[in-house]
Amino acid sequence: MTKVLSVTSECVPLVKTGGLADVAGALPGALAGHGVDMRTLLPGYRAVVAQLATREVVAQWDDLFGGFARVLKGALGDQVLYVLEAPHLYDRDGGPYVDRLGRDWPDNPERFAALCSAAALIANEGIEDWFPQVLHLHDWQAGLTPVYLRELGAADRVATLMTVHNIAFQGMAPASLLPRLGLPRSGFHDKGYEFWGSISALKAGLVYADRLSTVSPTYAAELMTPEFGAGMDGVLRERQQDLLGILNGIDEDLWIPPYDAPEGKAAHRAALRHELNLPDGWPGPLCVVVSRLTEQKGLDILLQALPALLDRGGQLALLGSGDPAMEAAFRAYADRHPGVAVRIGYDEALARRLIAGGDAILVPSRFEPCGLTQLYGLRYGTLPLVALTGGLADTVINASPAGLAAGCATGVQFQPVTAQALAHALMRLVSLYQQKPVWTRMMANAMASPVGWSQSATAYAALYAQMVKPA
Ligand SMILES: Nc1ncnc2c1ncn2[C@@H]1O[C@H](COP(=O)(O)OP(=O)(O)O[C@H]2O[C@H](CO)[C@@H](O)[C@H](O)[C@H]2O)[C@@H](O)[C@H]1O
Repeated sequence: MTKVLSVTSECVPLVKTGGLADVAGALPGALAGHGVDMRTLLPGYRAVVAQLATREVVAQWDDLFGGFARVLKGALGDQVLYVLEAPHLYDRDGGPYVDRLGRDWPDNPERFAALCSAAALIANEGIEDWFPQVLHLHDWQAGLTPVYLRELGAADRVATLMTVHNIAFQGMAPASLLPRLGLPRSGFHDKGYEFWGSISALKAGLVYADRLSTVSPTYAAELMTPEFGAGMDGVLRERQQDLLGILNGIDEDLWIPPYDAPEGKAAHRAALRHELNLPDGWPGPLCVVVSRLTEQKGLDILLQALPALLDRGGQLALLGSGDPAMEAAFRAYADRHPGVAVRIGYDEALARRLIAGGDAILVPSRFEPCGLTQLYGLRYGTLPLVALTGGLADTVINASPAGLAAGCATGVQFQPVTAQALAHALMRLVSLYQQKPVWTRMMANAMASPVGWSQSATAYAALYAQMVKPA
């Protein structure tokens, strides 16, 4: 058994702002059958501590970045969860990263440095007599861990894997925080954790972790280019040998379509139209979107391309939240178009009804490390229409002439990410929808696609095993 501590700032079912939570929540269970004993370390945000069934304390420190901290033991399915309780850092209303007005918590550098420090301490001291051999670090929030591990003199015993879920977030902090964060000045240079004069927690992870990964093979290659690397491409090119792309899966116990054949969808489509007041009897596909509304997701171009869908009898149902200007733009669009329904907010149950009832799911992202909603779409026979980028390129088989002739297409891909190319793709989608046998075949292909964790769990297990350092 390889002992792995997964260090994450969010985790389903306890706290989620995006796809990282799904992945962190699913990994331990997915790996259990692959010779990996994975435990998870998560910050004790107020809402997380409130969900713990018991308060068993398994470690404590008198001073972790300005206050006492304890590790509470919980459960994540059948696996062990460690919750880092540190009231001065986490016991407050609001989200994991922002306050109720959407502003970053000013002490975010300390809040996540504390998570990293606790991970390193656990690696060094063990916890409940359990000594992790590998620390699996997710995104910038866990990025400082390898530095603290070195400071403790434990880096030659415990291996670290840094996984990039989203390079857009880099964990920047002013250089003046070096002493406060306990970071040696000797690492503050361009081959260390200095990035344009500031500290970058992400860069610390990219430089000092033993191995690096991201969540799809295509994105691993893209990350090393200036276009996608967000300034980190140079660091990543230097570490090309250590960088691997392992696709995300979805938790097939949590995402179960309420039908097991394409014909089953009709009733759910009708119910969804009814729920959202979308008129019945339109000839085109009902397209859905479930997304954070940010620049990354490319939904601004969807607004421009929508006439190509609506004019051909298609409809759109969108669930999302994020950028206030984009929220307002979608609301206004829905007010003017009877074929468009928009729900602003975060709603897991509605997300499932949309994916079950929709004919197609749209993911026009400018970049997408892996993407999960297209995987849900595949599982539910809700054909993904996606930008040809990152994990979207790796998981969908385009309905190109070759894909159709081979009978293996599962969706539609387009590039470049422009309104024009998207409009063209929407027209292709409508035309496929009108060819019922072709569409039904694609639905069946999609529903049979391997979107679970099995392959990727094998890949992670092999990687961890390779990384273990001799005792
Ligand atoms: N309004 C809403 N209501 C309900 N549910 C909503 C919602 N908005 C989003 N979601 C859910 O949040 C998750 C989003 O995950 P994604 O992987 O698609 O993107 P995200 O950019 O968050 O993740 C980043 O990390 C993941 C994990 O590695 C990568 O797949 C991805 O490419 C990368 O950008 C999905 O489970 C989706 O259903």
